[in-house]
Amino acid sequence: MVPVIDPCSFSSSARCTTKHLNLMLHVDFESHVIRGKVALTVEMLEDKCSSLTLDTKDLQISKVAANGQEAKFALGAKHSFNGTPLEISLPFELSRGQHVIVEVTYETSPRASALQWLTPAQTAGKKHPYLFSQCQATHCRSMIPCQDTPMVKHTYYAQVSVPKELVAVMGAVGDGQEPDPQDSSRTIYRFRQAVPIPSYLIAIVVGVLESRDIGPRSKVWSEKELVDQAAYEFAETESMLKTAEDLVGPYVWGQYDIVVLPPSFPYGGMENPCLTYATPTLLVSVIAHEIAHSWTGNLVTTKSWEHFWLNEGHTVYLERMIARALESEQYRQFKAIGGWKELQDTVNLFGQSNPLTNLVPSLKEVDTDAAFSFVPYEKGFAFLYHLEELVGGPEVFMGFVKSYIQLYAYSSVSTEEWKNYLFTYFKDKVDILKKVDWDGWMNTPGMPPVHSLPSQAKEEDLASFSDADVKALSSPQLTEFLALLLHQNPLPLSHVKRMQEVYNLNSIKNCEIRFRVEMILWVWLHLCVRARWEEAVPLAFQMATEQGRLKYTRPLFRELYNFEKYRQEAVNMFLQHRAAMHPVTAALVARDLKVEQSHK
Ligand SMILES: CC/C=C\C/C=C\C[C@@H](O)/C=C/C=C/C=C\[C@@H](O)CCCC(=O)O
Ligand SMILES: [Zn+2]
Repeated sequence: MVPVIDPCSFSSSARCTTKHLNLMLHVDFESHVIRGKVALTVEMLEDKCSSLTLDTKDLQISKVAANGQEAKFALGAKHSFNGTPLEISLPFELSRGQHVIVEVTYETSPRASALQWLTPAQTAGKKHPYLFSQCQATHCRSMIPCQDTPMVKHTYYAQVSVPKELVAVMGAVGDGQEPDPQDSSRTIYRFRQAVPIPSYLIAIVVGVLESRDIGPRSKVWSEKELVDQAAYEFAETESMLKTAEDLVGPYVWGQYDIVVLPPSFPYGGMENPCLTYATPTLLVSVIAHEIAHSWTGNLVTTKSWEHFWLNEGHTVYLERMIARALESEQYRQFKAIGGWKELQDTVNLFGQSNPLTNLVPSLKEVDTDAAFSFVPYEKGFAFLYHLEELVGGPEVFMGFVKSYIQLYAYSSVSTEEWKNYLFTYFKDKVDILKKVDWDGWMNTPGMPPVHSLPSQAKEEDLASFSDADVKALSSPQLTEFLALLLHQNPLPLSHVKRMQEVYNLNSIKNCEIRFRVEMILWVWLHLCVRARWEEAVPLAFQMATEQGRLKYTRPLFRELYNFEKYRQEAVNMFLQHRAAMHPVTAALVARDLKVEQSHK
């Protein structure tokens, strides 16, 4: 077995491994910093250990102690995007198997890439500030000094002090709250994560949050202005959880809550354990993806970001098996067609010879945010679907998936380990598996070597939709229909004008039920700007700046930038809104628009 080295982390994960974090965090909304003290319980993996290295990013370290004794420390060279190694010299020598408690006192930077601080004006309630973290993939190090690599898994206990008018939630099970003994204007919230997790799944949200029960083990959290609509939107959560348990075994995390974040959250969802993040533009079908991560990704975790497809490919496969159970096999096929087209678009955007379109790319000196795409999701799914067809169908392959989860639960895994178990599990099908084009699937850029998904919805099939057909579509179906149109060649201007006449899609902006329809508007405006329909440009600018989901914000800004007549306006609009954007969104859109990164 080739040992996996994580090129995105400086931490000494071969020499030692973190088993537990004890976090004491003081959230300061005046200065936009978190003052923290973290006690890492670290197990030595080698003899004669007297030092260890943690990941940090833009942290101010004021003190380090080891088992209560002061320890010398030094920050190494700052990397352009992977942060700064924290080298700690222990005041004693340890042997393999021994534990040490390393305590680090520190403060985050106001520009911490894991954190977005929102002003009251950026919230729904407009009265209080808001904070949320997003650690995946390598941003936890800007919030906590730690071994910021998915090959290290640890439990944690946290005490978080926040202003008493605000509520704190974390990706963990709540353990009560009490007034802060050091400041009566603040409350301390306590959390326990008893299941070992990688650092990228540490999550915190602080705001004027309310919750509603949506099931025996689930609440939905958001600002009060959204919470009842959110409770309605996610009422199917328990049935999805039960369906997933029927497929792959018990849900081990206890609580499954959802928190609906403000529109600036850069992703559709994030699978933080016990607390899935959801963007307000989220369709309930995406929750199936985040629920599936409770097994594939959170319980069985990729050893490094180069094997990210193990998280996302299996999760998309499981998400679509949930859809198959709750809807139909035809629906699973429909989603698979959309996924293949999403993959095609990604390969076209990155370039078919771009090594980042490998299923297992090298990420040495590569920024994970810049490398992120649908390739691990949809090339990963297509590969697993191909294997499903070879070994005898969905029920047969799900037997492997369930067994793989049971074998590697609570640990981190590499592609090599996954492949070895695949051959072990299907020991009577080794001849079939040996015929797979492994190098073509794993280590070759571009589209997969085999297209084993059902026949594509042909272009003429899409154009054959009548007005009545489209009007009969539900909002998720209409979104999928418009998204399929996005994968086709640009629509002629006459077509989008006709569609506006018939469906009046621009009016969605004022629609009350913003959860589902906003995605339709995103996709619709992208179609219009790509058709170079000038009347749609003002609304496109409005949507591109009011929301922050990268899946829509980046393509919309790119399309406006490519619309020559509006290129400068696109740049000006971005510069005007950059300070209020999520740091990751701002950095990626700046690259797209060829604008200098900000160093605020
Ligand atoms: C090959 C790339 C390797 C690692 C990249 C991993 C993470 C990159 C970082 O940018 C974080 C991504 C977070 C994604 C969160 C949720 C997604 O499942 C959904 C994204 C698309 C959407 O908005 O629906
Ligand atoms: Zn995912």
